[in-house]
Amino acid sequence: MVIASAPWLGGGGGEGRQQPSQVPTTPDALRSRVVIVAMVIAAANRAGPGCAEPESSAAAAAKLSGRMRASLPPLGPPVSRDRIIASFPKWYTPDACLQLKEHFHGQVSAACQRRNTGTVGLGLSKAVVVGDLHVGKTSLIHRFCKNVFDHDYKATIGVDFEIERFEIAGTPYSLQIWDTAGQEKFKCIASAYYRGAQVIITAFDLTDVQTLEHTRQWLEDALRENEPASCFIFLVGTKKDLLSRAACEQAEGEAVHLANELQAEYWSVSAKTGENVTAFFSRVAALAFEQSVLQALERRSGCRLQVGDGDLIRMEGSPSETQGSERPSGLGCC
Ligand SMILES: Nc1nc2c(ncn2[C@@H]2O[C@H](COP(=O)(O)OP(=O)(O)OP(=O)(O)O)[C@@H](O)[C@H]2O)c(=O)[nH]1
Repeated sequence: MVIASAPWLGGGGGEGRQQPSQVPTTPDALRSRVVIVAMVIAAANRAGPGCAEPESSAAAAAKLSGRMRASLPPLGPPVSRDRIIASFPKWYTPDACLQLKEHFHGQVSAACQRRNTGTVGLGLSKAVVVGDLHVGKTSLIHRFCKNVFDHDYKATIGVDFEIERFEIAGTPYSLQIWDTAGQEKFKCIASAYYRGAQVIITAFDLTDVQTLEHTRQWLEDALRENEPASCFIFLVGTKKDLLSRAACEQAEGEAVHLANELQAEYWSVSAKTGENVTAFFSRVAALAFEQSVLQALERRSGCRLQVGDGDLIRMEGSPSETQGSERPSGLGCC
C-alpha cells in the first residue's frame, strides 16, 4: 500500500489525530456552554477536599452533576466483542513468552474495579511493526483492524498507523499500531516514528529464513530510539498458511531460539486465514495496558511497585529514592 508519512503527527506515543474543538457561536449554544461550565465547577467544588459548601448548594450541585452524567453521551461507540478483554490473554508458546501468568496483576484488577486507573497516559499505547519488505506487516495490521486480506503487494511508503480501541478489565484502552516500510529506501522516514514505542513487533516471513535473520537488525534500530527496558518485544512469524505442519514446526524452532536471545515473545500468524491474529494483538494490548496502569499507580503513590511471582506486589523507597529508576514495573515478571 502506498502511504504518505504524516509528519504533523510527531513521533512520540500518545499523539494522534485531533478534532478541532467545537466553539459555540450562537447565543443558545453559548448559554448551554455556560450552564455546563457552571455545573462542572459546582460538581468539582463539591468534590474538593475541605470544601465547606452550604448544604443546599451542595445538594443542587449533586443533582446537577447527576443530571449532567445522565445527559452526557458515552465517550465513544462501544467496542466490538472481540476487543473486550476480561481475562489475561494467553501466550502462543511457553517456550518464548514474556509473562507466564494467567491473570491481571492484583493491583491492576483492583484499580480497574475501583475505576482508579487514573489517566493511564492517554489510555493509549504505541506499537511499531518492523521487518523486511514483503514479510506481511501491512497485511497483519489490516487483518486485525479491518478484517481484510489483499493478495496484491503494495509497498508501504514511509509509515501508516491504525488505532484500535479495546475494553480491558472494564477500562477503555487504545492501541496505536504503526506500520513501517520494509524497503531500505524508506527506512529513514520510518525510523523517525520508532520513538515512544511501548511495544516493538518484529515480523518475519516463516517461508524465508533470511527475513528471520534480519529481525535482529530491525530490533536494534527500533530499540535505539527507545528505552529497551521499557519495551515489550514480540517476534512474529507470518504467512503460517503457506507451510506444512512439519515445516512450520521447524521454522518455529529457530524463531523461538532467536526470540529467547532477543528477550521477545514469539507468535506464528496468518493474515490470510486470520489464524492467531486477534489473539496476538489482544496479548499485546493486555501487556501494554497492564504496564501502563502499574506505571500510573506507581507515579501516584510515589513508590516503586515491584511485580514478583503471582500477584505479589511490594512498594519500596520514597519518591526521591525511586526517581530515575530505569526499569518500570510490569516488566520481567515471569
Ligand atoms: N499467503 C499469505 N500471504 C501473505 C500473508 N501476509 C501477507 N501476504 C502477502 O505478502 C505480500 C506482502 O505483504 P505486505 O503486507 O504488503 O508486506 P509488508 O511487510 O507490509 O511490505 P512492505 O510494505 O514493503 O514493508 C502481499 O502480496 C500479501 O498478500 C499471509 O499470511 N499469507
